[in-house]
Amino acid sequence: MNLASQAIVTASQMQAIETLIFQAGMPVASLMEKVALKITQRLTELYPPEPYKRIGILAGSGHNGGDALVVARELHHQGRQVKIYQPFTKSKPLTRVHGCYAQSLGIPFVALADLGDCDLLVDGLFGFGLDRDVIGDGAIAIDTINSWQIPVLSIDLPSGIHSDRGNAMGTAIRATHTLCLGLWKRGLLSEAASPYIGNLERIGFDIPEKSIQEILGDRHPLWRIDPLEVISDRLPIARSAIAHKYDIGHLLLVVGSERYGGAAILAALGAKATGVGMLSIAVPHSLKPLMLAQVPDALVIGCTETPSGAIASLPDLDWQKYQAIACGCGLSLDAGQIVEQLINSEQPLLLDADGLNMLAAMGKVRINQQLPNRNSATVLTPHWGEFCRLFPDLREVERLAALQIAVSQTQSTILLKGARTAIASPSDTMPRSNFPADSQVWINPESTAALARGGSGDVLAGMIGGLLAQGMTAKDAAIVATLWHSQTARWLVRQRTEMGVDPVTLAQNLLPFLQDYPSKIVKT
Ligand SMILES: NC(=O)C1=CN([C@@H]2O[C@H](COP(=O)(O)OP(=O)(O)OC[C@H]3O[C@@H](n4cnc5c(N)ncnc54)[C@H](OP(=O)(O)O)[C@@H]3O)[C@@H](O)[C@H]2O)[C@@H](O)CC1
Ligand SMILES: Nc1ncnc2c1ncn2[C@@H]1O[C@H](COP(=O)(O)OP(=O)(O)O)[C@@H](O)[C@H]1O
Ligand SMILES: [K+]
Repeated sequence: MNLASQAIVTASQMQAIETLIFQAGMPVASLMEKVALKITQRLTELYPPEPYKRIGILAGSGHNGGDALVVARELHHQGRQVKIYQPFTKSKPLTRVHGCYAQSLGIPFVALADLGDCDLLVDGLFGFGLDRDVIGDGAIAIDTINSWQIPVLSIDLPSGIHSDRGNAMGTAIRATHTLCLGLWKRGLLSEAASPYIGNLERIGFDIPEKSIQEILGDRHPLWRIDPLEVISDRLPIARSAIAHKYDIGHLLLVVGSERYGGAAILAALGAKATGVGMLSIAVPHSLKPLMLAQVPDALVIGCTETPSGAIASLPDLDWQKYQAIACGCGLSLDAGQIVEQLINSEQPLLLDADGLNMLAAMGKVRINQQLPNRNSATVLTPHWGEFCRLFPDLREVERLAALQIAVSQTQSTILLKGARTAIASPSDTMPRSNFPADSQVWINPESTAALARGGSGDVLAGMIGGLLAQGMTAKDAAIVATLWHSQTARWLVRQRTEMGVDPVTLAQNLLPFLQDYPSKIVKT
């Protein structure tokens, strides 16, 4: 694993790593110079002199401001028209000397309003040193800039965003582009920060692995999923030349009701896209003709129905036939005691949607007794509302911390859906009885609000089921499916806009996306 490109850190961890680098002999000024030159280089690629001639620099009092002032100097030497606005009178020493030098070069220091005619703004007001709400001139600068239609490139973090939590501290810059420096800051990959960060990239500055390792240790809890690496390593799934359909996994979907028939179809389409060898679908009896018409390759099992058209009970099935079971999409709350029955099976089990709501109805004591005692993997795929129904006492706990606690209580892989889907799994390395509260959490860094649409989650559940049935571990199936789902959606947005990524189109494009996919990963 590449520590620098995947670890997500807090401000204090980042500071501790920097301190090691400085103690080892790297001068602070040299590091600032190196970082700022890299920012300038990337800025030049993203925003070339034509049409971005006039550039406004916002420089704060700390080293984020220092970085911005070095960028100002370099852009001045490129021949761009640079202006600097500094809202604060005091500065850290290194920031102050860069300010003096910029002044000596004749770069004008101007009032905020004078930046209004710029083609691009560089935001170096606050980085990870922000520790209190932004008020006064800082807040006025941020709100004014947000009211202009000028692209903003933020250095390290959009100023005003809390480096660890990702919330706006009073107010925050809405950046067009954020260049995160060194290691990924925790706040940047939070749901709260997503409306502020624009396109997010990391600029590495050759932090020695041993310094990262020394501070983060072996049990670092927070990681960024790398879209390119994961997809290229895991998809498409290779199959042997002499494969038999039963070698490629048999998935049982337990889905659908009269009320929510479509969810059953969407889950089936998601599962089909994984190439699973055999697909069985248990639905209420009256949905059988519909399912056969939509998914002729599936074995459709008609189940007895409740008066409202939900599955009343499952027929006697030979569970051993299935390599995985996925239950819940469109099930409705009227379904019988199916979830209890499936928990007692020995198969890898995914619960989604009403499968989760039925699990929640079992109550905390039984959930925490039964799930950890299952003989194979359990995957829960709640969005935050479902998560809170399942774990009501974690409602007030911060999202990622709550996820880790829920994983340790249930010994299940939990995929917490949202704009920044987070996946956590029981530790691979520790014996179950010794499982620590701090499981690893993996964050999907790139998605699209085009997925905020009824039915996208059903496709995802089917995909995870299909991958589980083919022998992927619960953690890998959750990570691979999440990436594949969100990257396909991002690719479709380019062709069809955010309005055009309906779940059927999404499911139908999962496989076309894999064809030559590196070129299809939408660069941010
Ligand atoms: N070390 C290095 O060489 C490297 C550093 N790097 C860069 O440095 C950045 C971190 O620098 P930093 O620690 O100086 O903090 P930064 O975010 O610039 O400034 C905060 C300053 O503002 C102040 N302040 C805080 N809150 C405030 C508020 N609400 N309203 C008003 N003022 C407030 C607070 O000072 P105070 O007023 O508390 O004395 C503090 O000094 C980092 O994000 C990255 O860009 C990287 O390039 C890697 C190499
Ligand atoms: N704003 C958003 N940005 C990115 N992804 C999103 C957003 N909103 C929802 N999603 C994704 O879309 C899917 C929605 O799933 P879910 O909430 O279960 O919907 P449904 O039950 O209607 O299918 C999840 O994969 C989720 O991560
Ligand atoms: K900034």
